Amino acid sequence: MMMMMGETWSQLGSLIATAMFLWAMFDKYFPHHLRSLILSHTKKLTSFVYPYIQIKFPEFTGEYLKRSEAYAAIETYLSSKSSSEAKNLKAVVVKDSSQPVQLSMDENEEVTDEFEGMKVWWGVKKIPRRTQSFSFYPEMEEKRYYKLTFHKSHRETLCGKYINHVLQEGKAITVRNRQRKLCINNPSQNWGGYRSTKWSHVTFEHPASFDTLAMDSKKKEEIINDLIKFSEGKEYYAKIGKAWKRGYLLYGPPGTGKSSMIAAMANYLNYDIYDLELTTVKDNTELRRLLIETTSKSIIVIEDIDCSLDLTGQRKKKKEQEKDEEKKDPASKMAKGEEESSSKVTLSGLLNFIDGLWSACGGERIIVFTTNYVEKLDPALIRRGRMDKHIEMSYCGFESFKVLAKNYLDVDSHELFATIDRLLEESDMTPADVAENLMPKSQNEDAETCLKKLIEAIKTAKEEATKKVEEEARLKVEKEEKEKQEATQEDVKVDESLAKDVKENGVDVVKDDKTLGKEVKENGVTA
Ligand SMILES: Nc1ncnc2c1ncn2[C@@H]1O[C@H](COP(=O)(O)OP(=O)(O)OP(=O)(O)O)[C@@H](O)[C@H]1O
Ligand SMILES: [Mg+2]
Repeated sequence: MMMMMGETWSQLGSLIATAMFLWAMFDKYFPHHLRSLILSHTKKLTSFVYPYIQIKFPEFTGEYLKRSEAYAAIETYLSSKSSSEAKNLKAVVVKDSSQPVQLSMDENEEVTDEFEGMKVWWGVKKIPRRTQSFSFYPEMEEKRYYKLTFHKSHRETLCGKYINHVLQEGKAITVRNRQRKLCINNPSQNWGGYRSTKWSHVTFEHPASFDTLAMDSKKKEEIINDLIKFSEGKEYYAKIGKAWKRGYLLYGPPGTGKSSMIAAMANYLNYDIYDLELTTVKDNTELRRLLIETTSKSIIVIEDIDCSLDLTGQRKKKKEQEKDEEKKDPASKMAKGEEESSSKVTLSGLLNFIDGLWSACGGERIIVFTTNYVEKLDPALIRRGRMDKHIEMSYCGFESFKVLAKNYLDVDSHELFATIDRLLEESDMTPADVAENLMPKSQNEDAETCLKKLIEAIKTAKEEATKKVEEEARLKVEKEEKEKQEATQEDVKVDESLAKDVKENGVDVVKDDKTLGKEVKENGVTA
């Protein structure tokens, strides 16, 4: 047995030696052009025997070993196919997804796919680890790749169209399954340290939609179209040379659905929401850094912009006024000290945030401001181009009421609707008020009870409003009369003091003359 092994080894040795000798001769004496001819024929021969093309998609790429986007997309794309075909599956936990576990095929499994009648094979392979050394990141060292195999006659279509299709579809599935986030900025003192983030997030699960939103249907349609145009406008924005973002200004009285509208927009477009609390942002640099950390496909919201900061253009005037006050009363400065150091975000900082160079990072962002007092805002802040679309959320009209009645009571029409229509026209009820009255408060409250309740509420509100207007008018008249009275009293006072002044001044003049005379005299003496 040992003898036979030895013989085989020696035979193999001589065979290798012969092969090397032949290769050396071939390399040295064979003419160059003949050699390339032979090589090309060998290639043809192998491709005839094995007419398939293989493409590898490694998991980690680049200098910093970033997880390849293509790999992740392929994994997602194949997860639906492999779960029905492959026998050995692996469950992968996916972050921020509505499907927390994704099944993907295990190593050495193979699944087939078809594209325009062409068949392809996908397999996943592990790259063997070179070092056996201990590692802090064992999972980082286990590198895998997807291998795509197909017949060479389909090369053109599959290399281009099919791979693109897989990547796009994979990404689309990720987006579809993605759990949306509601983020809020952390105060900057918490930014340092290990694994710090500038934004904290929770899962965004607001049920608002455009169907449940009560507003003018034409206006609603317009907003939806605007959103669709924006979200599909990547090429268009690139063509016109504009950053891919859009600003909305939502204004109207409290309880008219501004916040609900933002939630509906996010739900409609499947975007994340970044709720930016400006009062905790220290300065413009921080603002910029926060913006860079936002991802695309997101809505950046600044609620109650008029209250968040004094951005109303009267900033400077007010500051000067404050300074004057401080001079008079140093104690007030001490009290304001804390408040002043809390935020130094300026109007220009905010404008740069909205439409400066930084806003273009990443693209596909919607910026929404809400305010109750649009007239208080600086025109520079809300000019078109910054806030491209101004949306007024107004008091509840009949059309809005019908949406709410459908949502809350499931009624499309009722004999009381006419009364409500007339009453709503004469009063200022917010959709929030109407909704609150429409909501049944117990099991035995039916639609009619709720509608009657609403009618009563509108009547009360109307009466209160009339009373308020009368009261205000009365107060105004009273104030004016008081002012008039004060003015006349002041006049009398002025007259009296004037008379007194004249009298006193008369004496003064005499006195002055006297002193003058004395001075002259004295001066004369001294001179
Ligand atoms: N247009 C509307 N359609 C449907 N529901 C509405 C509408 N407006 C208000 N509501 C109801 O009233 C509640 C308050 O509305 P929302 O918070 O959106 O008001 P807002 O305009 O943001 O008010 P604020 O200015 O005080 O922030 C919501 O929970 C919603 O149920
Ligand atoms: Mg709100």
